[in-house]
Parts: sequence; structure tokens; C-alpha cells
Amino acid sequence: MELGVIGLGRMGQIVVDRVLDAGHDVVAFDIDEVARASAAEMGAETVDSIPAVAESLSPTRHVWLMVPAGDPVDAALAELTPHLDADDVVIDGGNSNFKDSVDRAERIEPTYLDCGTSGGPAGAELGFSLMVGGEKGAYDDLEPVFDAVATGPEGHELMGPSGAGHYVKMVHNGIEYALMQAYGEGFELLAEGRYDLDLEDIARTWTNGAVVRSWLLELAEESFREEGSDLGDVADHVAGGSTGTWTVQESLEQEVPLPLIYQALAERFNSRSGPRLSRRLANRLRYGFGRHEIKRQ
Ligand SMILES: NC(=O)C1=CN([C@@H]2O[C@H](COP(=O)(O)OP(=O)(O)OC[C@H]3O[C@@H](n4cnc5c(N)ncnc54)[C@H](O)[C@@H]3O)[C@@H](O)[C@H]2O)C=CC1
Ligand SMILES: O=C(CO)[C@H](O)[C@H](O)COP(=O)(O)O
Repeated sequence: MELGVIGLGRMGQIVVDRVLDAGHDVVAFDIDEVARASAAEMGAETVDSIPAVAESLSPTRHVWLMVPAGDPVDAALAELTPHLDADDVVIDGGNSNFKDSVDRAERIEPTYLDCGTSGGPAGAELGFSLMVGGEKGAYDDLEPVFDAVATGPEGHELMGPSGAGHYVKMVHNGIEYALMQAYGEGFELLAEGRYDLDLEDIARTWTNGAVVRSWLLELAEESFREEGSDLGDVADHVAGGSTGTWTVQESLEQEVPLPLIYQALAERFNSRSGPRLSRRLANRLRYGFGRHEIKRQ
């Protein structure tokens, strides 16, 4: 098969590499020249514009977008879709909001598949887990590409109609936030608690057979090994948050309570703030009602 790939960053390069490895042809473009050169080294045909991706592919064209969610997806689609036919297929493999994916599938002429991608750059060797939404016919046609990008045939599935792929990925990320928070809290108690414990040893022991074993736990073991048991100079600041925010928004709309995921998201926001007015007020109120000492900054 032939696949166009637009967006050759951390994730797009892996899509290119795995699709080429499986014996398919790739036409690739990124606004960044260095990223294009890297894809060319892997064996992709690189072109210098989005329209040229469409022009270099033969019908039926399949184009995989791996650009940041939001405006970059719309910008790429605006340049790409005038050069595609109704039979062609665009796959958005990024972390787009599922509502945007539903709108885009309705708005653009070529068939649109939304594809949640999990595994991250660190999972490149293994292949990704792919959660696809959209028309079954287009999904079936692209099976060889999905087999190549995913861990294999078991690593991808058509989840439902347009939006369903990104919806499942959104919830996946909500779970990811809560798991990270749970591991974080457990290790914090182990570090601050009554025994002098080695967190790397604990993570390794749990990774081998424990109920709570997981890839995130393996990454925790790696973190303690590489940074030290106290995580050295790693900052108390967690970035990101969009997919977790969407998960919580959806839980409110659906009236499905997700206290753990909300709490994990709130902890992220908390990590980015300076002194909090709410905590300072509580400090002052304790003086008000109990004449407890006011701690001053
Ligand atoms: N990094 C990760 O662990 C994961 C990322 N994702 C999602 O995959 C998507 C891509 O992520 P990364 O590869 O990590 O981002 P990245 O920032 O490494 O790469 C994005 C690439 O898109 C290019 N780009 C932006 N606008 C473009 C345009 N209009 N035309 C052509 N190229 C354009 C940039 O130059 C850059 O090379 C995002 O939606 C991200 O949320 C999904 C799962 C895991
Ligand atoms: O989708 C992912 C992992 O599954 C990406 O790494 C994503 O960036 C994680 O979300 P956040 O940036 O909010 O932590």
C-alpha cells in the first residue's frame, strides 16, 4: 500500500518507520525540514508541501495526520482536502478532541477516520495500540497499515462511528492520569513513611508478578534508577492536561462521577500554581476560630 504521512515528529516518524518496515511505500511531509530529512533517511519519499503529498499518491489515497491536536489539524486539512477525492481516506492519529473529529468527519469530503494512538515514542519497537472511529469499509481497507503501525492485528480495533476512536483514547488518558496519581501517592508514602525503603527495588519487585504491575510501573522503576530514589532535580510540576480535562467534562455531561480522574487532574493544576489562596485562607481561618498560630510566608 501507499500511505501519505503529514507530521513527522516523535510519533509520525514511528508511523513512517513501521509502515516502511512492513513493505509499504510512504510519501511524507512536515513543515520542519529536519523532520523531513529524517523520514527520507528511513526510506520515505519526502515532498515539500501538503498538496504535494496528495499529488504524489495514486487513488485511492490514504493520508495519516500526526500533527498536534487542534488548529494544526484544521490547518493541515484545509491544505489537503481540496486535493483529495471522496473515495480517499484521511486518518487523524493524534490526540484530537472527539467532538472535533465528529465535526471534521461531517465537514470534509474524503472519508475521515479518527484514530487514538497509545504507546508513545517509548513504545515504538512494540508498535502502538490504535483505537479507530469511522466507516468500517475504510477501516477494513486500511487494515495492512493498522497492522503495521499497531503491535499487530490485536493492537487495533474499530471502536464505533466517527469520534469513537478519539473518545476511547480520551478515556484511556483519563485512566492514565489516575494510575499515575495512584502510583505517585503510594511511592510518596513509602518514601516519607516509617521505613527506610528503596523505591527502585520496590518498583522492580512489583513489576515482577505483583497485582499492580504495569508499563507505568516499569517506567517508575526506570525513573528511580535514572534520577535516584528522591527523583533528584525533577520539578514538582506536571504539564499537559487537555485529554484529562475533556474526560472530566464528559463525565459531567454524562453524569458519570469520576472522582479519581478529576482528583488526578486537579493535582496537575495544583502542581503549576504558586501559593494557593485557598490554603492561605484556611491557615488564617484556623486562627479566626481557634486562635491557632498563623504560619507566615
Ligand atoms: N508523544 C506522545 O507520547 C503521544 C502523542 N500523541 C499525539 O500525537 C500527535 C503528534 O504528537 P508528537 O509526535 O508527540 O508531536 P511532535 O510535536 O513531536 O510532532 C508534531 C509534528 O507535526 C509537525 N506539524 C505541525 N503542524 C504541521 C502542519 N500543518 N503540516 C505538517 N507538519 C506539521 C511539527 O513540525 C512536528 O514535527 C499529537 O496529537 C499528540 O497529542 C498521541 C499519543 C502519544
Ligand atoms: O496520549 C498520550 C499518552 O497516552 C500523550 O503522551 C499525551 O500527551 C498525554 O497527555 P498529557 O500531555 O495531558 O499528559
